[in-house]
Amino acid sequence: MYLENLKKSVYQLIVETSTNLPKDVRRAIKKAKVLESAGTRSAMSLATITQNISMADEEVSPICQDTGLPTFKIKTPIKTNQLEIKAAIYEAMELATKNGKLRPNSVDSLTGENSGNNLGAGTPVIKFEQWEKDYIELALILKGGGCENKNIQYSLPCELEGLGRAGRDLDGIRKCIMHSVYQAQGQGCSAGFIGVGIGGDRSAGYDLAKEQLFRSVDDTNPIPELAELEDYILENANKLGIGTMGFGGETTLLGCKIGVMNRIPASFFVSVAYNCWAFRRLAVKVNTDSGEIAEWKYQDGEKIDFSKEQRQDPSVDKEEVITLQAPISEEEIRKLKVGDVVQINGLMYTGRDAIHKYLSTNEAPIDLNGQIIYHCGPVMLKDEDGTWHVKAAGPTTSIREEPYQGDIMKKFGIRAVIGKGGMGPKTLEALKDYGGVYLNAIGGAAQYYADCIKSVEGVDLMQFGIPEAMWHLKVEGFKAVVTMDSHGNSLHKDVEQSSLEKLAQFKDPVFK
Ligand SMILES: O=C(O)C[C@H](O)C(=O)O
Ligand code: SF4
Repeated sequence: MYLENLKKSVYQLIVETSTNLPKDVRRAIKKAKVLESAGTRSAMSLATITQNISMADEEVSPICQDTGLPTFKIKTPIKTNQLEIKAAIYEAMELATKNGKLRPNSVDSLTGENSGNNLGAGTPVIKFEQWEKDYIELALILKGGGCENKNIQYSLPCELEGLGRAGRDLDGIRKCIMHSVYQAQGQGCSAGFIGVGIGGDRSAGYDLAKEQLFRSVDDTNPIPELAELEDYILENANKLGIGTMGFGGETTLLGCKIGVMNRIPASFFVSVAYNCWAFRRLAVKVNTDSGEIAEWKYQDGEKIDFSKEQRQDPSVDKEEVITLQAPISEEEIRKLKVGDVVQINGLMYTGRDAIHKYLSTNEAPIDLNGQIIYHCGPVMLKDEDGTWHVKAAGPTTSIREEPYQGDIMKKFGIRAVIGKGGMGPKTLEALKDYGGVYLNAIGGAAQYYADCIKSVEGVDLMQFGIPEAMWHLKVEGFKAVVTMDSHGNSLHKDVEQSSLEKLAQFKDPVFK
C-alpha cells in the first residue's frame, strides 16, 4: 500500500503545483493588482493573469504551458528507501504528462528529440537529503524556461551598466541584485520573484539562489542585514518602471529572498534565480508508514479566489479593440501603432525555436503569405477519435527568434508575429521596411489563450515534438498588445531605456 500511496502523493503534488498557484504567491499578485492604475496596459495584463489563475483552478489545467524543468527536493528520515521514492516520481511524471498536467519538456540536447514523457538524462531533477524528523518532505518547483533564461551570475568586483562599480561588499551585492531585475526586463514574465545566493562557487551559488525560492513569500530573513536588503530591493526594484510583461508600471518585483554561504578568497559570486509570476512550487509532508500526504506547505492563510473579482477587464473599452483576421494586408498593418490592443479571429500558426531555424533554410509546409505566427509551444492532448485539443497555450519569449525573424517574415510574407517580451533592432528594422507588426500576448496566461482557441485545424513538422511543431489554430477574440509597429516604434526599446535611467538613480552607496 505504501508504494501505491506514495505514487499517488507524488502525482497529486505534481498536479497541484502545475495547476493551483500557492496562496502566498496569490497574495503577492493581488497586492500588485491593487497598485496598478486602471486603464494601463499593465493593469490589463494583470487582469488577464488573475483570470488565468482562476481558469487553471477550475479546469485543473496548467497555469502556464511551460511546466519547466521539474525539480524535486526531498528530505527523508534515515531509514527511508530513496530508490522507491525515485521510482514513484518517474511513474507519476509519466502519468501527469499523459494527462496533460505537464508538457513533454525533456529534449535531447544533441538530436533535438523530445522524449515525450518528461523523462531523460537529467530530467526530472531529484535531490535528496536526510534529516532527523520522522516524515518525508517532498518539495517541487516547476520553473519555466523563459524565467530560467533570465537568471544571472555576477563575479565581484564588476562594472554594471547604469550603476558603475560593484565592489566586494554588501553595497556591491545590492547593485548586482538591482541590475538583475533591470536586465530581466519583462522577458521572464514580470512581475517576478527572485532568489539570490551570495557566495559559494558558480554551481553552489545558483543552488543557493534557487533554494531561496522555497522560502515563503511573506517570511522574514533571520539575518538582519539580509532582511534589510530584501526590503530595500523589493521597494526600489519597483521604482524601475518595467511593470507587468515589461509594459511599464508600478510592479516589477513581487518578492526577493537572499541567502548567504561562505566562499573561497578568490571568488565572490552573486547568483540570481529569476522566477516568473507563475511561481509554481509546493511541498507536502508524507507519512513514512502509509505514503499518504499529511500536510501541504505554503497553503496557510487566506486563499485569494480571483474568480470572484471582475472577469471582464475594465481598462480597455470594447470599441478601442482592433480586430485582425489573416490574411492581413500591408495597409492594415501600417495602421497599427504601439499601444493598440488587438483581438485576432481566424487562423494563426505556431512557430518557435525549431521552426524558425527550419524555415531559414527550408520551404514552409503551407502558404504563410499574410499570415500570423504565434511564438508558442502548447500542451496538447489527442482524444480517442484522433482529434487534437489544446490544454494550455500562452506565448514564449520571442527574443530567441531575433536572428531569424525579420528574414523569415520577408521570405514568406508573414505580416504579424505574436509572442512576449519583445524583439530587438533587427526585427524592428524589418517590420518597418516590409510592413509587419509585433504583438505581445500575456506571458503565462496559458488557460486564457487556450480558451480563445476554438479548434486545431492541422499540424506540420511534428518531428520537432509537441511544443515545437507548427500547429494550425483557429482562434476567436485572441487579445494582444501592439508593442512594435511598422513605424520604427518599440515599447520594449523605450522601457529598456527609461528603466536604465531609473536604475542609474541607485548608483550611490546605500549600505556601508
Ligand atoms: O517554453 C515556453 O512555452 C515558454 C517559456 O517558459 C518562456 O517563458 O519563454
Ligand atoms: S511563459 Fe512566462 S509564466 Fe510561463 S514559464 Fe515562461 S516565464 Fe514563466
